[in-house]
Amino acid sequence: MRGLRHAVDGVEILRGLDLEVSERRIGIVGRNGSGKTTLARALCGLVDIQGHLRVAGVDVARDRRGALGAVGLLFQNPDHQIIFPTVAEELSFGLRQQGLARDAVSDRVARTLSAFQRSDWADRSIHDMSHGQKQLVCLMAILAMAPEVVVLDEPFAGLDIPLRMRLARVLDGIGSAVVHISHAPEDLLGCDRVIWLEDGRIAADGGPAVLSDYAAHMRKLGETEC
Ligand SMILES: Nc1ncnc2c1ncn2[C@@H]1O[C@H](COP(=O)(O)OP(=O)(O)OP(=O)(O)O)[C@@H](O)[C@H]1O
Repeated sequence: MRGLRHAVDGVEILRGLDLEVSERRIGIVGRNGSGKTTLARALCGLVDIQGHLRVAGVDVARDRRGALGAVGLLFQNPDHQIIFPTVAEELSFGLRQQGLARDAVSDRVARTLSAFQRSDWADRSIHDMSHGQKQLVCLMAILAMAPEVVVLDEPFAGLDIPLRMRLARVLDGIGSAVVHISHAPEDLLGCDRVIWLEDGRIAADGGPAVLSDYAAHMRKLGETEC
Protein backbone atom coordinates (compact mmCIF):
# COMPACT_ATOMS: atom_id res chain seq x y z
CA MET A 1 0.00 0.00 0.00
CA ARG A 2 1.10 3.51 -0.78
CA GLY A 3 -0.61 6.61 0.51
CA LEU A 4 -3.61 4.54 1.63
CA ARG A 5 -6.35 6.81 2.90
CA HIS A 6 -9.95 6.36 3.93
CA ALA A 7 -12.24 9.13 5.10
CA VAL A 8 -15.86 9.26 6.26
CA ASP A 9 -17.69 12.58 5.88
CA GLY A 10 -14.39 14.36 5.49
CA VAL A 11 -12.88 12.80 8.62
CA GLU A 12 -9.74 10.80 7.85
CA ILE A 13 -9.65 7.37 9.48
CA LEU A 14 -6.64 5.96 7.58
CA ARG A 15 -4.18 8.81 7.06
CA GLY A 16 -1.79 7.78 4.32
CA LEU A 17 -0.33 4.35 5.08
CA ASP A 18 2.79 3.16 3.27
CA LEU A 19 3.63 -0.52 3.73
CA GLU A 20 5.15 -3.38 1.82
CA VAL A 21 4.67 -6.67 3.63
CA SER A 22 5.78 -10.16 2.68
CA GLU A 23 5.92 -11.94 6.06
CA ARG A 24 3.50 -14.83 6.61
CA ARG A 25 2.34 -13.83 10.11
CA ILE A 26 1.59 -10.15 10.47
CA GLY A 27 0.17 -8.56 13.58
CA ILE A 28 -1.67 -5.25 13.64
CA VAL A 29 -2.01 -3.76 17.07
CA GLY A 30 -3.54 -0.52 18.26
CA ARG A 31 -5.94 1.08 20.67
CA ASN A 32 -9.70 1.12 20.25
CA GLY A 33 -10.53 3.45 17.40
CA SER A 34 -7.01 3.51 15.93
CA GLY A 35 -8.27 2.24 12.54
CA LYS A 36 -7.54 -1.50 12.71
CA THR A 37 -10.96 -2.71 11.53
CA THR A 38 -11.06 -0.05 8.84
CA LEU A 39 -7.67 -1.26 7.58
CA ALA A 40 -8.94 -4.87 7.64
CA ARG A 41 -11.94 -3.85 5.56
CA ALA A 42 -9.73 -1.92 3.16
CA LEU A 43 -7.49 -4.98 2.71
CA CYS A 44 -10.58 -6.90 1.59
CA GLY A 45 -11.83 -4.19 -0.75
CA LEU A 46 -14.81 -3.39 1.46
CA VAL A 47 -14.26 0.37 1.86
CA ASP A 48 -13.54 3.18 -0.58
CA ILE A 49 -9.91 4.11 -0.50
CA GLN A 50 -7.57 6.65 -1.94
CA GLY A 51 -4.01 5.69 -2.78
CA HIS A 52 -2.59 2.41 -3.94
CA LEU A 53 -3.31 -1.03 -2.48
CA ARG A 54 -2.59 -4.52 -3.75
CA VAL A 55 -3.03 -7.75 -1.85
CA ALA A 56 -1.34 -10.79 -3.37
CA GLY A 57 -1.06 -8.77 -6.56
CA VAL A 58 -4.80 -7.99 -6.75
CA ASP A 59 -6.25 -4.49 -6.81
CA VAL A 60 -8.84 -5.49 -4.21
CA ALA A 61 -10.72 -2.19 -4.33
CA ARG A 62 -11.61 -2.67 -7.99
CA ASP A 63 -11.40 -6.39 -8.72
CA ARG A 64 -14.13 -8.05 -6.62
CA ARG A 65 -13.72 -11.59 -7.92
CA GLY A 66 -9.94 -11.35 -7.72
CA ALA A 67 -10.28 -10.08 -4.14
CA LEU A 68 -12.22 -13.21 -3.16
CA GLY A 69 -9.26 -15.39 -4.11
CA ALA A 70 -6.68 -13.01 -2.67
CA VAL A 71 -8.03 -12.25 0.76
CA GLY A 72 -10.64 -13.43 3.26
CA LEU A 73 -11.76 -11.56 6.37
CA LEU A 74 -12.81 -13.16 9.63
CA PHE A 75 -15.00 -10.52 11.25
CA GLN A 76 -14.84 -9.71 14.95
CA ASN A 77 -18.42 -10.92 15.41
CA PRO A 78 -19.49 -14.06 13.49
CA ASP A 79 -23.09 -12.83 13.47
CA HIS A 80 -21.93 -10.02 11.15
CA GLN A 81 -20.57 -12.57 8.70
CA ILE A 82 -23.06 -15.42 8.66
CA ILE A 83 -25.86 -15.16 6.12
CA PHE A 84 -27.20 -18.68 5.64
CA PRO A 85 -29.07 -21.07 7.96
CA THR A 86 -26.87 -24.15 7.59
CA VAL A 87 -23.14 -24.73 7.67
CA ALA A 88 -22.92 -26.22 4.16
CA GLU A 89 -24.87 -23.31 2.67
CA GLU A 90 -22.62 -20.80 4.44
CA LEU A 91 -19.48 -22.53 3.18
CA SER A 92 -20.90 -22.73 -0.36
CA PHE A 93 -21.67 -19.04 -0.73
CA GLY A 94 -18.16 -17.67 -1.25
CA LEU A 95 -17.26 -20.56 -3.55
CA ARG A 96 -20.24 -19.79 -5.77
CA GLN A 97 -19.17 -16.13 -5.79
CA GLN A 98 -15.75 -17.31 -6.97
CA GLY A 99 -17.51 -18.92 -9.94
CA LEU A 100 -17.05 -22.60 -9.03
CA ALA A 101 -19.45 -25.08 -10.61
CA ARG A 102 -22.05 -26.78 -8.37
CA ASP A 103 -20.17 -30.11 -8.09
CA ALA A 104 -16.88 -28.38 -7.37
CA VAL A 105 -18.58 -26.34 -4.64
CA SER A 106 -20.04 -29.47 -2.98
CA ASP A 107 -16.69 -31.20 -3.19
CA ARG A 108 -14.77 -28.27 -1.67
CA VAL A 109 -17.33 -27.90 1.13
CA ALA A 110 -17.08 -31.61 1.97
CA ARG A 111 -13.28 -31.50 1.93
CA THR A 112 -13.15 -28.43 4.14
CA LEU A 113 -15.51 -29.91 6.73
CA SER A 114 -13.55 -33.13 6.69
CA ALA A 115 -10.23 -31.29 7.16
CA PHE A 116 -11.65 -29.82 10.37
CA GLN A 117 -13.22 -33.14 11.38
CA ARG A 118 -16.64 -31.50 11.20
CA SER A 119 -18.29 -33.48 8.38
CA ASP A 120 -21.28 -34.00 10.66
CA TRP A 121 -21.86 -30.23 10.73
CA ALA A 122 -22.94 -29.92 7.05
CA ASP A 123 -26.68 -29.69 7.76
CA ARG A 124 -26.43 -28.16 11.21
CA SER A 125 -28.35 -24.98 11.91
CA ILE A 126 -25.82 -22.20 12.55
CA HIS A 127 -28.38 -20.23 14.54
CA ASP A 128 -28.22 -22.84 17.35
CA MET A 129 -24.44 -22.89 17.55
CA SER A 130 -22.27 -21.30 20.23
CA HIS A 131 -20.16 -18.22 19.52
CA GLY A 132 -16.99 -20.31 19.21
CA GLN A 133 -18.64 -22.79 16.86
CA LYS A 134 -19.92 -19.94 14.69
CA GLN A 135 -16.42 -18.50 14.64
CA LEU A 136 -15.12 -21.83 13.37
CA VAL A 137 -17.82 -21.94 10.66
CA CYS A 138 -16.75 -18.49 9.49
CA LEU A 139 -13.10 -19.52 9.43
CA MET A 140 -13.93 -22.69 7.47
CA ALA A 141 -15.97 -20.61 5.00
CA ILE A 142 -12.94 -18.39 4.40
CA LEU A 143 -10.41 -21.21 4.18
CA ALA A 144 -12.65 -23.13 1.75
CA MET A 145 -11.99 -20.29 -0.70
CA ALA A 146 -8.22 -20.82 -0.24
CA PRO A 147 -7.30 -17.12 -0.17
CA GLU A 148 -3.65 -16.11 -0.28
CA VAL A 149 -4.17 -13.95 2.81
CA VAL A 150 -6.54 -14.34 5.75
CA VAL A 151 -7.32 -11.23 7.79
CA LEU A 152 -8.48 -11.93 11.34
CA ASP A 153 -10.14 -9.07 13.20
CA GLU A 154 -9.93 -9.82 16.94
CA PRO A 155 -10.68 -13.52 16.32
CA PHE A 156 -10.38 -14.40 20.01
CA ALA A 157 -12.92 -11.83 21.24
CA GLY A 158 -15.55 -13.58 23.34
CA LEU A 159 -13.86 -16.99 23.27
CA ASP A 160 -12.94 -18.88 26.42
CA ILE A 161 -9.37 -20.10 26.95
CA PRO A 162 -9.78 -23.65 25.50
CA LEU A 163 -11.54 -22.25 22.42
CA ARG A 164 -8.85 -19.58 21.99
CA MET A 165 -6.20 -22.27 22.15
CA ARG A 166 -8.05 -24.46 19.66
CA LEU A 167 -8.58 -21.58 17.23
CA ALA A 168 -4.91 -20.56 17.66
CA ARG A 169 -3.82 -24.12 16.75
CA VAL A 170 -6.08 -24.05 13.68
CA LEU A 171 -4.63 -20.69 12.64
CA ASP A 172 -1.07 -21.88 13.17
CA GLY A 173 -1.68 -24.72 10.74
CA ILE A 174 -3.22 -22.83 7.82
CA GLY A 175 -1.27 -22.33 4.61
CA SER A 176 -2.44 -18.77 3.87
CA ALA A 177 -0.55 -15.74 5.10
CA VAL A 178 -2.28 -14.29 8.16
CA VAL A 179 -2.91 -10.69 9.18
CA HIS A 180 -4.02 -10.82 12.79
CA ILE A 181 -5.58 -7.71 14.29
CA SER A 182 -5.83 -7.22 18.03
CA HIS A 183 -5.60 -4.58 20.71
CA ALA A 184 -4.04 -7.24 22.99
CA PRO A 185 -0.28 -7.74 22.45
CA GLU A 186 -0.33 -11.25 23.94
CA ASP A 187 -2.50 -12.41 21.01
CA LEU A 188 0.24 -11.49 18.53
CA LEU A 189 3.30 -13.09 20.09
CA GLY A 190 3.81 -15.53 17.20
CA CYS A 191 3.88 -12.81 14.53
CA ASP A 192 6.94 -12.23 12.34
CA ARG A 193 6.14 -8.57 11.91
CA VAL A 194 4.05 -6.18 13.97
CA ILE A 195 2.51 -2.91 12.84
CA TRP A 196 1.25 -0.55 15.52
CA LEU A 197 -1.55 1.76 14.38
CA GLU A 198 -2.28 4.98 16.18
CA ASP A 199 -4.96 7.40 15.03
CA GLY A 200 -4.94 6.03 11.48
CA ARG A 201 -1.15 6.21 11.13
CA ILE A 202 1.69 3.76 11.60
CA ALA A 203 3.24 4.44 14.99
CA ALA A 204 5.77 1.58 14.77
CA ASP A 205 6.62 -1.24 12.39
CA GLY A 206 9.06 -4.03 13.14
CA GLY A 207 9.55 -7.41 14.78
CA PRO A 208 7.84 -8.76 17.90
CA ALA A 209 9.74 -6.15 19.99
CA VAL A 210 7.10 -3.65 18.84
CA LEU A 211 4.67 -5.54 21.09
CA SER A 212 6.61 -4.78 24.27
CA ASP A 213 6.93 -1.10 23.31
CA TYR A 214 3.18 -1.00 22.67
CA ALA A 215 2.36 -2.79 25.94
CA ALA A 216 4.59 -0.43 27.92
CA HIS A 217 3.00 2.60 26.24
CA MET A 218 -0.51 1.27 26.94
CA ARG A 219 0.32 0.66 30.62
CA LYS A 220 1.66 4.21 30.90
CA LEU A 221 -1.52 5.60 29.33
CA GLY A 222 -3.57 3.42 31.68
CA GLU A 223 -1.88 5.04 34.66
CA THR A 224 -2.50 8.59 33.45
CA GLU A 225 -5.78 8.58 31.48
CA CYS A 226 -9.04 9.16 33.36
N1 LIG B 1 -18.49 4.08 8.97
C1 LIG B 1 -17.95 4.94 9.84
N2 LIG B 1 -18.48 6.15 10.03
C2 LIG B 1 -17.93 7.04 10.88
N3 LIG B 1 -16.82 6.79 11.61
C3 LIG B 1 -16.26 5.59 11.46
C4 LIG B 1 -16.77 4.60 10.57
N4 LIG B 1 -15.98 3.51 10.65
C5 LIG B 1 -15.03 3.80 11.55
N5 LIG B 1 -15.20 5.03 12.02
C6 LIG B 1 -14.32 5.71 13.02
O1 LIG B 1 -12.99 5.47 12.64
C7 LIG B 1 -12.17 5.23 13.76
C8 LIG B 1 -11.48 3.89 13.62
O2 LIG B 1 -12.45 2.85 13.72
P1 LIG B 1 -12.03 1.31 13.63
O3 LIG B 1 -13.27 0.52 13.86
O4 LIG B 1 -11.29 1.10 12.38
O5 LIG B 1 -11.05 1.20 14.87
P2 LIG B 1 -10.46 -0.08 15.59
O6 LIG B 1 -9.02 0.20 15.79
O7 LIG B 1 -10.82 -1.32 14.84
O8 LIG B 1 -11.23 -0.05 16.99
P3 LIG B 1 -11.67 -1.25 17.98
O9 LIG B 1 -10.41 -1.80 18.57
O10 LIG B 1 -12.48 -0.51 19.02
O11 LIG B 1 -12.48 -2.24 17.22
C9 LIG B 1 -13.08 5.34 14.98
O12 LIG B 1 -12.97 6.62 15.51
C10 LIG B 1 -14.46 5.12 14.40
O13 LIG B 1 -15.43 5.80 15.15
